[in-house]
Amino acid sequence: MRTAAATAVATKYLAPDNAKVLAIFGAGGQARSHFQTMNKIHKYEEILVWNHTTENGEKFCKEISKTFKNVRFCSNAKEAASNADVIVLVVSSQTPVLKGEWLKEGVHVNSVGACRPTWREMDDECMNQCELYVDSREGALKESGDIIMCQPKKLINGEIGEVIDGRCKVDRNKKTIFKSLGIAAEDLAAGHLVWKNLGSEI
Ligand SMILES: NC(=O)C1=CN([C@@H]2O[C@H](COP(=O)(O)OP(=O)(O)OC[C@H]3O[C@@H](n4cnc5c(N)ncnc54)[C@H](O)[C@@H]3O)[C@@H](O)[C@H]2O)C=CC1
Ligand SMILES: O=C(O)C1=NCCCC1
Repeated sequence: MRTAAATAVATKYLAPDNAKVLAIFGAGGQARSHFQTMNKIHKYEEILVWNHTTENGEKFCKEISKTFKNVRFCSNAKEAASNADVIVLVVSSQTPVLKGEWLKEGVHVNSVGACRPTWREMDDECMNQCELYVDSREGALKESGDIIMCQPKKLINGEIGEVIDGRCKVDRNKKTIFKSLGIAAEDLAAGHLVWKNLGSEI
C-alpha cells in the first residue's frame, strides 16, 4: 500500500487538476492497491484497464466494478493510453508497454514497474516528451532502465520531495512522469502509521 500511496501523492502534485480518465496498465497486486489510492486524489469519470492477458485484465475490471461502475478493459494499449489524463504503469514487463506517440497533452504517467537497470516500460519517445520526476535521484540513476537506457540521455527535473516542499516548480500543462522505485522514507511513514494505530496494544 505504501507504493500506491506514494504514487497518489505524486499524482496530486504533478497531474492536471481536472483529470477525468485514469488508465491502469497491469492487473496484479499493485494494480489493486493503486486503484484504491488513486481514487482518493481525483474523482475519475472512467477507468481504463490494459493488461497483456485479457483473462486477468477482465477479472480485475469485474472486481473493481463492484465499487467503481465506469471501468472498461482495453485489449489495445494505445486505446487506454490515448484517452487517459493519468496513467499508472504497474506491469512486470522488461520492454516498453507505453509509447510516447499515444500520450495526450498534459498527461501524467506514474511508472511503478521496470525497477531494474535493464528493464523498460516506457519507450524513448515517451521519456523524451515528458518532464521527469523521481522519488530519489540516486536510486533512479542506478535502478531505472527507462532512465539509464534512454537515448538521448534524460535529465531529471526533480525529486518529488523537492516538488512538495516548493524547491522545484511544476508546469501541470506539460506531460510528466513520476518514476517510482521505492524509498526508505515510505517504509518509515507506513511503519509509523501502523504503530500510531496500534495505540495502547504495544
Ligand atoms: N516502485 C515500487 O516501489 C514498486 C514497484 N513494484 C513493481 O511493480 C510491478 C508490478 O508489481 P505487482 O503488481 O506486485 O506484480 P504482479 O505479479 O501482481 O502483477 C504483474 C502484472 O504485470 C503483468 N505482466 C507480467 N509480465 C508482463 C509483460 N511481459 N508485459 C506486460 N505485462 C506483464 C501481469 O499480467 C500482471 O498484471 C513489478 O514490476 C514490481 O517489481 C512493486 C512494488 C514496489
Ligand atoms: O520498494 C519496493 O518495495 C520495491 N521496489 C522495486 C522493486 C520491487 C519492490
